[in-house]
Amino acid sequence: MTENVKRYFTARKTTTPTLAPDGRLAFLADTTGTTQVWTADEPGAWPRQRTFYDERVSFVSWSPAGGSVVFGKDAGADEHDQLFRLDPATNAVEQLTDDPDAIHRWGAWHPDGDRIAFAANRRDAATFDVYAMDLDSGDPELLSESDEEGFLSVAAWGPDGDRLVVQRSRASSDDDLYVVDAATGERRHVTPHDGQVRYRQPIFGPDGDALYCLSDANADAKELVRIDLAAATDADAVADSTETVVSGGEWSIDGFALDAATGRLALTRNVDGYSELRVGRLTDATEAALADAEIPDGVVHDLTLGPDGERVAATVSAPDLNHSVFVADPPEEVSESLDAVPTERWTRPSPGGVELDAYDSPDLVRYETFDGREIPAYFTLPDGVAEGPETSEVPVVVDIHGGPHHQRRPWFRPIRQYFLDAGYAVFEPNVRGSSGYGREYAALDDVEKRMDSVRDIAKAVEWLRDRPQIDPDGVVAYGRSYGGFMVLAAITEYPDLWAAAVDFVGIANWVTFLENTGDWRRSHREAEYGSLADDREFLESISPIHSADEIRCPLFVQHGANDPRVPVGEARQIADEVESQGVPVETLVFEDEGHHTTKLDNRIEMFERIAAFLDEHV
Ligand SMILES: CSCC[C@H](NC=O)C(=O)N[C@@H](C)C(=O)O
Repeated sequence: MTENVKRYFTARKTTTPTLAPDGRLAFLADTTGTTQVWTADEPGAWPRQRTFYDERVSFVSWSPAGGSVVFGKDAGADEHDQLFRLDPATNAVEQLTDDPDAIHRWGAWHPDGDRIAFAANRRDAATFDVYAMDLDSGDPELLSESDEEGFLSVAAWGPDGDRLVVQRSRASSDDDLYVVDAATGERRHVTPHDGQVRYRQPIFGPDGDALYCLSDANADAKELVRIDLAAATDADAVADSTETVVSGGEWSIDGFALDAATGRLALTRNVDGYSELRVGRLTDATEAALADAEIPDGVVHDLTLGPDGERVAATVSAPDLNHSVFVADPPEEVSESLDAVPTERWTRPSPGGVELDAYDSPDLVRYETFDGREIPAYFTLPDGVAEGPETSEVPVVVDIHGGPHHQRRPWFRPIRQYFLDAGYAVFEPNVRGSSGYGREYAALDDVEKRMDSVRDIAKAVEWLRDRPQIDPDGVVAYGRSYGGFMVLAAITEYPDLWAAAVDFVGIANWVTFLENTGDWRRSHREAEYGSLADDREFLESISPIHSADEIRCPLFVQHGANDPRVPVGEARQIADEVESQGVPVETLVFEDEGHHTTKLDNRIEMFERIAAFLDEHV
């Protein structure tokens, strides 16, 4: 089956839409093997390639004035993005930052479209400061120096151009917002709060006296809320002045776009992984009139508004739809009575060597785990393997997502179809700790509860083995990043369950991982996993490296030498240890990749090697 891998991985994707004032669209497409900037003048028009690098471009944003497009690019997938400016009229590119030891995190455009703001750890690797840059001068200006290490990003520039709002993320479920004076850099803490609260994607409201953002301040799931800036003076005042504008009930509002000038509003609700897209307008400070937009049953990402404050663009994907850009041009007035807001598909990326109608959609199932909870999961059987007592037994790939604050959703995944067509069932659990199911569920794996999520995986295998279609001796553990840790933990804690295991950029040793991960991310990750100072003994007790002698199944380990999150040493130590135990190990390290495998040739080689590994051992 390895000869088929290329047919699946040549399916292209288009993401990260950004609209120009004249109606044109820029987006990222991986048509050439890495994501580059492309533009399209109208829906379905043949797009034009705008950047031509061997390295991936990570984001793109069109100036609200139209004359510039800014994009980010790293080297060797090391995530140390530099910023660049493209002139869409001449295709000339100017490098705006050139400090390869620093990460430049994209932020926002000044409403006049001639200045940008971003966060960067140029001064100190562990600390992100706020910078502003006049595109004509080309020199970054240190606007606000942080007094705290960790993740910081510029979220938006105020409509009056004299303020910025920045987001500090201290943990997966804990953020803070600050308003920064664009002239003096003076910073005001807007969201003092007790405990952990999420405040995401802040933007100034129509009259500048409030911030709108996604938050779980008032509920277990994220909502669209409004924070009155005048009232938000202390923790109690913030709690009192944070009002819910749109609630998703038990499901999170997980994306929104709001134009301060027009009140145009678009938002997405994450319903058991599937996206609802609703479009309308704020009718007053905390009310909105919205209607459903017509989109395929799948997942919406990258929601954005055009500079006209009316048109909505987003990436949509589904099990049988590769990532495509859709645009809605809503009617002036939208109300609940409106049947639906029409959308138009702007990009039609090639599906590669497999027709989209040959892609199977997963079933959403729930299985009971050790404490009686119901764990959601997507389960797909290969064609021809019907539900029912009498059927063939097939092997199954238990595909564990990373994060852990992440969620597997019904988006387009060629590897799933590859496994299905190779005769494997595919099982994709969202075990405790996953996002998308509220704050309480996301916290169920924090620190000392870490191994409860691994027990969820063991119970998943028990559920699978009870199904007549599944070969109990053909269960594969498969996961990347944090999911790679889950694979290594599962095959050390429950060694008899597995026929083989595939670990992509996984954590093998919590102490060396936290010691060697990027300085800017250590405190954030310690909030999730435990700290080196206080929890070292616990961290060692749950590190798979120290139980590697329990591993019985063949192991495939993949990593990227430039990984700034999970250092490549994690892969090397587990591979060496397992090999020393006489267990078959295959290792694949790409010298020109990092936490993600960004180059198509590398991806094809990786999956051809994994296909051959599984053909041999399962
Ligand atoms: C702060 S983003 C964490 C999500 C990311 N995704 C993959 O699992 C990640 O890097 N996770 C691990 C490795 C980590 O916690 O650093």
